[in-house]
Amino acid sequence: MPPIIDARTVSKVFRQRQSTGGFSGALRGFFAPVTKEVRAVEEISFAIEAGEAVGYLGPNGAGKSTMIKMMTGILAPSSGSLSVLGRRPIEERIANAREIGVVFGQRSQLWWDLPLNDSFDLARHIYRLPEAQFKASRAEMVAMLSLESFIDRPVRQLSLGQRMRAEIAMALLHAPKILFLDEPTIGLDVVAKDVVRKFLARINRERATTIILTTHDLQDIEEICPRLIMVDDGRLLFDGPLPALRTTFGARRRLTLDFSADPGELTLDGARPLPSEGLRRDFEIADDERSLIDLIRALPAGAPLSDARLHEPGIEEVIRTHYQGRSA
Ligand SMILES: Nc1ncnc2c1ncn2[C@@H]1O[C@H](COP(=O)(O)OP(=O)(O)OP(=O)(O)O)[C@@H](O)[C@H]1O
Repeated sequence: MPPIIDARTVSKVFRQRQSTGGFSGALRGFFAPVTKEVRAVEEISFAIEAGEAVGYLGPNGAGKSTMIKMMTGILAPSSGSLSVLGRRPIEERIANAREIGVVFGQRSQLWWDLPLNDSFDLARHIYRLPEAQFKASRAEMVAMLSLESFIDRPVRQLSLGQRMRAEIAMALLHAPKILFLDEPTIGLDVVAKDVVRKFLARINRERATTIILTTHDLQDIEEICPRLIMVDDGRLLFDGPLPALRTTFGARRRLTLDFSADPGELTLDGARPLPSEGLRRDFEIADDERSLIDLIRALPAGAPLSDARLHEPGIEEVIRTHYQGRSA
């Protein structure tokens, strides 16, 4: 089976108008605008198989939304080839829209002044869903996302968490094969985030809906997406399973040893000493295979050890270290 999404050296270049300042500058700019090229997406390639859940991650301005907009047929790539469900999204926008669902955290698809149920009815007409199919799909969404208590309320009265659940339901009523979500948990409290994450993981598992989501929140990825695509400055940095990220970026484990008395100068084979204070000594461990016991055994005999911990860097730490290194 060909991939459900196939991106090959896709780039997107925007021309941004530059302000030259002052009235005369504005006048000059009006007749002869000065523009600057912004390379929002640079030669990105990846293939996503049906049923995958993929997190698309990167700092602000990395080109995440631009890539989503190209896959959903809102923007055309400047170069490269992009295929979604076997079509070029921008050229077959309507056919593409029938088979994808889109949730943009910042932009609602719901009618603000109407009861939520009326927006759902509208989706039925837009997608020309047969009545029975629509009713079954709506009932499933209402049950799975607990929408019952507010389905008759105008959307403007809903809390952010309720509205996000409603947005996701709206995007799934026509049972799309792919669901794109741009920052689906932004601004939600811990409980609402948990509801959204559990639901997305469930529809990916049970309906085999392919999920592509952009996020700044690594927990979204940890709970929903076994695969992570990381971009920075328009370029692809990493594409693979989450645990491989640590190895790829060469993140090291850290050993912390506490002593009951000053152990003096300590050297440990295969471990680099880190700045330490008091009776504590920290080391960076180069070898991923060495266990805590192995490391303790390598200590000089009689060292007054009182506690020892091996710290695995979390994904968040790995990424933070990488970005800090880049901007240093
Ligand atoms: N319509 C546009 N015209 C000109 N430049 C744009 C346009 N849309 C995006 N850009 C620029 O392209 C770059 C990538 O933007 P994009 O919105 O894709 O990033 P992002 O990773 O989604 O960022 P964020 O996390 O802040 O939403 C930025 O430098 C942005 O200013």
